[in-house]
Amino acid sequence: MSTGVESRPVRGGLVRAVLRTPRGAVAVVFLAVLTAACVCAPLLTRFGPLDQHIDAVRGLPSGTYWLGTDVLGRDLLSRILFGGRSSLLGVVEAVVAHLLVAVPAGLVAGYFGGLVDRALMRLAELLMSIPAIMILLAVLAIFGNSLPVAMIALGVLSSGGLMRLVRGAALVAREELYVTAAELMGLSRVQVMLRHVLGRCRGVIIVQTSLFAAIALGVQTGLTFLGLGPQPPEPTWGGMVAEAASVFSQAPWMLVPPGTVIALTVLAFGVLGDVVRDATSERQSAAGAGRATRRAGRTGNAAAPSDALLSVQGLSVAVGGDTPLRLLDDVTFEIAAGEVVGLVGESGSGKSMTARALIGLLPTNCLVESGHVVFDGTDLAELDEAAYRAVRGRQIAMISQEPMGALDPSFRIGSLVGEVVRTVEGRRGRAVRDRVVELLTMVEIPDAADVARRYPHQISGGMAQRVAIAMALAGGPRLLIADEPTTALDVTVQAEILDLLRRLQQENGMAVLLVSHNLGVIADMCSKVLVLYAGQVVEQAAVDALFAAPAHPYAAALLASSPEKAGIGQPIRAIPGTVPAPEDWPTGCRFANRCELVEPACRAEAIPLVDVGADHHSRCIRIPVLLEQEATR
Ligand SMILES: Nc1ncnc2c1ncn2[C@@H]1O[C@H](COP(=O)(O)OP(=O)(O)OP(=O)(O)O)[C@@H](O)[C@H]1O
Repeated sequence: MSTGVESRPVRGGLVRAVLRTPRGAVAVVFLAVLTAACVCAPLLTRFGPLDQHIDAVRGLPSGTYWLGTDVLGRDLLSRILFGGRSSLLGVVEAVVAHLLVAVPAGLVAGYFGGLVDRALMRLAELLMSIPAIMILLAVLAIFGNSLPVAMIALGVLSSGGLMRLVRGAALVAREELYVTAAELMGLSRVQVMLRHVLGRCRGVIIVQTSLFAAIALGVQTGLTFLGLGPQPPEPTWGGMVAEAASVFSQAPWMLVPPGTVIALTVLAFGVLGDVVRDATSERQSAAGAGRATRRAGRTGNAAAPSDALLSVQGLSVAVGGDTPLRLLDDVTFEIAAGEVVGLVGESGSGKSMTARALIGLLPTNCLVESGHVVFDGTDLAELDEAAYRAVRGRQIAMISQEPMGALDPSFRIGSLVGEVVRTVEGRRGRAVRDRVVELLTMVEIPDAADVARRYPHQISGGMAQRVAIAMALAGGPRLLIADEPTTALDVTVQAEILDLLRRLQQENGMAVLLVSHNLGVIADMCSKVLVLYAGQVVEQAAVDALFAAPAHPYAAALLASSPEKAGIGQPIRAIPGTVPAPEDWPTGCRFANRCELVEPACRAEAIPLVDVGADHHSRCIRIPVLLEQEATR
């Protein structure tokens, strides 16, 4: 029994969508019948394309000559079908050359970015600025009127436009969560590019290829019309139009069959392109150049040795540019083997940025300014991309808040999990299928073999998160980063996923960094908690200690605003104001504008993180007042 683990993208979907529209169906059928008729021309025609019938010159359509004859009595149907062979072959040659140049170049430029992108885009601009027809005439002169060479040259010279479009689609695709997810599962960048990014560019490639085929046919016909390429009496569509044009006044019908076939073929390619464009919804947007894991000139001393599994020391992340803007500021914490640590804070406090910095997958425009991320004694910041990949998925895995977004919709669940199994465990064939079912069963998916055959859109959000967890656990990671794993799920499913995570954590003894804006979730799962505010750790403590006596007004406000604190029928308390944007961070305490206990000294200078005892740290100078206030509540 197949588990559907085979790599089988949803190609049928697009084909079906095109064939469902009358225009698309007519265009596809016309092109298919025409191609088949040209290929089978010797079987379909009663006369050869060069056979002359002196008794039937310039004949109109008849039972013998279905489309009539030309000035030498040659059968027009036969000449169209035999001539179509070179015309369609020329289109194929041009299209293949076009795709071979444009698609790899566009993919590489969009996905890798940086210098490669800039160089390839200059090449695209150069190609677009060259007058193709002049070059084609020169090519024909140099290569002895060889139409194949001319068509290949046309394909290459016209590739600039498609190159730019594919790059645009790849730029969008590389920001997709499932591309990031595939990267952090440890897939090589070439694998990710070919499997996940290329799939997203498919629509734009098919549309442009159809439109280019129409152009190539037009150019090919034009060249043969001018007498270039195959010479008479060889039949070509352009040559037939030229012959008909020279005797138009005596035999106007001669122009109709070749003219109609050319017009209909060009139209069919154009319509096909339009229908595919309607059927695919390619999102186009520009994004910055350069790929994640970029690092600025580092500051700070070498990482201090530590017994922790993960030790983050003085980590600062900034948005790149002439004057970098800090998003994370001097974040320091440790996670011991098997420990579950919570990272909590409101939206915009820097939780996701911290999580992404740990696995070296920052957004393209951000970079690590300073600090160290030491995992099991290795400073990850010192690793190159290949070495980092060996850590991602195998040592450190991540699940995100949008499980659906992390699953490429083009592949079956079995194929997606199988891809990770092949990459991180090196299994092949039947062993992959068995392991996929084992992993899906491990995350409590009933009838795992059946689910493996489904596409992501055919499963629920909760099940998608289970699949994402299965993929994350495939490599047996020692640290799992769970970035708000239940935020997008409804309440009952949230509890199930948390139970599952707790069970898997205990069974596998792995460490977990649980990112959440919900202190209830943190209290339920974690032994230690870090409170992040405006890019800084403002409090760090054992969960029990923080819940019993928060030592920072922000943590106290977060606790007070949790839904459980509100009585029945009472509104939930909200913290007034919002987290300041990085460009508005004040010199002193960043929470000052929202704090009930603020005094002038809070705003005067940066507040250090101080030890308030029993490994409890707080970035506040009003701790005694806060503790007194909390005690009287
Ligand atoms: N690609 C980016 N470019 C510039 N600024 C960014 C980028 N991504 C995030 N930021 C900024 O960095 C800060 C921290 O964002 P981050 O996404 O880490 O917050 P968060 O605590 O995870 O929020 P949420 O709970 O909404 O995910 C925010 O001010 C945010 O606007």
